[in-house]
Amino acid sequence: MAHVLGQNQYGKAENRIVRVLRDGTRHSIKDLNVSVALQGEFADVHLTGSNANCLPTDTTKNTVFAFAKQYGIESAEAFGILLARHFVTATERGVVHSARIRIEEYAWNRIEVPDGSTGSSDTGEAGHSFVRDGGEVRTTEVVFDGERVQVVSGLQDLVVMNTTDSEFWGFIKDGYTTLPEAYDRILATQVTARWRYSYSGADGQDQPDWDRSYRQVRRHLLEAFAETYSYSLQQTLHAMGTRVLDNRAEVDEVRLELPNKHHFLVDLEPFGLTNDNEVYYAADRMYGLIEGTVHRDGVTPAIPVR
Ligand SMILES: O=c1[nH]c(=O)c2[nH]c(=O)[nH]c2[nH]1
Repeated sequence: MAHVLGQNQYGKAENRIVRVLRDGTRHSIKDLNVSVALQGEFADVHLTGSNANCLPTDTTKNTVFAFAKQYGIESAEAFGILLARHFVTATERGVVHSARIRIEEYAWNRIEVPDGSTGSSDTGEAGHSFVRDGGEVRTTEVVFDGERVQVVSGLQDLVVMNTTDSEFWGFIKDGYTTLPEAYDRILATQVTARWRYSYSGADGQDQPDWDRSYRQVRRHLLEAFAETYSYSLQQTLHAMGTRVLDNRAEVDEVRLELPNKHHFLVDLEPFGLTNDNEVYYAADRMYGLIEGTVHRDGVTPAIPVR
């Protein structure tokens, strides 16, 4: 007995796209996860091996990136409507009956800096430095060994991005090197930071104001990320650790784990479009992982490496 092909749909899922708009030194970003699903006359594709009615998922992916350049992304809704209408009305022979576009949008805020020095104005907002909304976790680890208290506090999943002021070049080249030198790239990372307090619980020693200290360390990490013109994430790591030690006397040591969240420029040339650092593919893996400790001279680093 013949079986029946029931409901079916297909398309490219989870197109991770970052669109940068550059209005002078004030940039804005849209960060989306776009999934396409088409329904239509696809019985033959499933039943006979003929792909005559198959618009490749690869094409649906290209369309998402090309449309981001051509039309911009005003809102997820408007972008979704544009794409859904396109797949149904522009695919030849009416084979696509309906298109479903799902979009998750990640919200970003501008990093606050003392004088708006990295771009825009006197508002105190950085022009090209962003911190992703919510999601970060505050951590602490306390050890008492019968004599001394040791407090290592931290944060994880603080996601930040600079849309310019980042270069990476002059690195070692060997027979396996393909990475092009970059003179203006996106720098994005998901910060895991741990910092160790000098507080030891000795008699007469006051505890630091833990909440205030946390807020201030976080602020200095963000400011250093925003204000450092970077030639590598390693250099940015050092600047972030140094900024905390320079400003927070209660902290002796900072350990940072910084995954390099790669953003690759999408090649739009096949579609007759230029990509002047506007449309990026946000890869979630693999990623470079940059880790390091910055500590005061004379103190023995004690935050465990993991
Ligand atoms: O800031 C960077 N540091 C690296 O060590 C590195 N390696 C790489 O491929 N890209 C980058 N970027």
